[in-house]
Amino acid sequence: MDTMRWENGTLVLLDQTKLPGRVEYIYCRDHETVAEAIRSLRVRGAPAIGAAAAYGLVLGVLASGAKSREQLLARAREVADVLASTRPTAVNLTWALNRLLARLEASPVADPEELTELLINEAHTIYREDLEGNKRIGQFGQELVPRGARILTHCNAGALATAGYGTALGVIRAAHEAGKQVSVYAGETRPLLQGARLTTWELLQDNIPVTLITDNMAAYLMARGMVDLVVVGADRIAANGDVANKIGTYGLAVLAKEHGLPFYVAAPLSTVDLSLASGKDIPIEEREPEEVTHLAGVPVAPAGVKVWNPAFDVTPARLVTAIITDRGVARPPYAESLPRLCSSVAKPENSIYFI
Ligand SMILES: CSC[C@@H](O)[C@@H](O)C(=O)COP(=O)(O)O
Repeated sequence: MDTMRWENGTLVLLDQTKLPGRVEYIYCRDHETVAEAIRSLRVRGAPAIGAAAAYGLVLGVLASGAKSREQLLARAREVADVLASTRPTAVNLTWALNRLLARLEASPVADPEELTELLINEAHTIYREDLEGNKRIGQFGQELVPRGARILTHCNAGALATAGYGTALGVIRAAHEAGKQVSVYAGETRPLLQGARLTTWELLQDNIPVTLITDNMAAYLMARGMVDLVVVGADRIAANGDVANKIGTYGLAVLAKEHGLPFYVAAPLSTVDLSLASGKDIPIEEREPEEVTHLAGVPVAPAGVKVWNPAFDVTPARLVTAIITDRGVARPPYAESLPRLCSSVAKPENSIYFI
């Protein structure tokens, strides 16, 4: 099942807000529809947001009918601003948009049609590289997974959150494919239940044993000795290894430390933001109160109650055992290992990376 596909000038997105009940697609023919889909989490997960935004930029440029290189560049920057404003935490969003803009700016081509073609190819490359990178994350990560491991994960860092295969779920998939007989506990992930709705759905399709728990069961699960390791994804990783991920991740990392369990983060290098020294500089999205006061549209709290709804938290690097990337496994001290991995990224002739 594809999270997204490009079909003759249309971005087709699997609407994740409808899962697991219904498999529905939305057909995006302009960048505003893509922006709405990102804002409302129809497409979500850091790498998937990045790839969708890249295609959104293409759609915005296609619709503009730009007659010159200058017009096209101006339009691309305008559309990139709209898309970049949709969600603040996942750095893959601006990473992908900047990569497309830089590709345009670096090209000597004057013809708008050729430039648009170049953008489409770059968006395809981002998509393809993410898929390939996740397979590598899976291979690197599965080596850290003991046979028969019982693995706790949070939110959804699976195929749905990426171009395919997944990051944290990529590690689990690769361990499963290696015949390691792993099993998974999926935290439901309040308030929007990405764990309950999406992670269990994905794993059941692959016949990977999964047990759903509510978020407040994780401590007791660990205290009972029912978990061997934790693996989660990331939305942004600062230069010192601090990790922003779905709200609740920090709590799991503290619990893992208390119970002597490894706490792994799996993410491509496009999620690493070396421009930020530490996690305190990562912008944390705060979302609408209704996500907390309502469950599937049904009120579960008194009308008008004050709500705080941060969508992410920051796990300090000292609680992270290792960061499994598409270029290898980073170990502490991350301030040394992460820049080393980032600078090892190959720079193919027709691709610009800025990490
Ligand atoms: C490979 S996805 C990594 C993260 O983006 C994921 O763990 C997460 O926190 C997603 O949050 P979401 O708000 O559903 O976009």
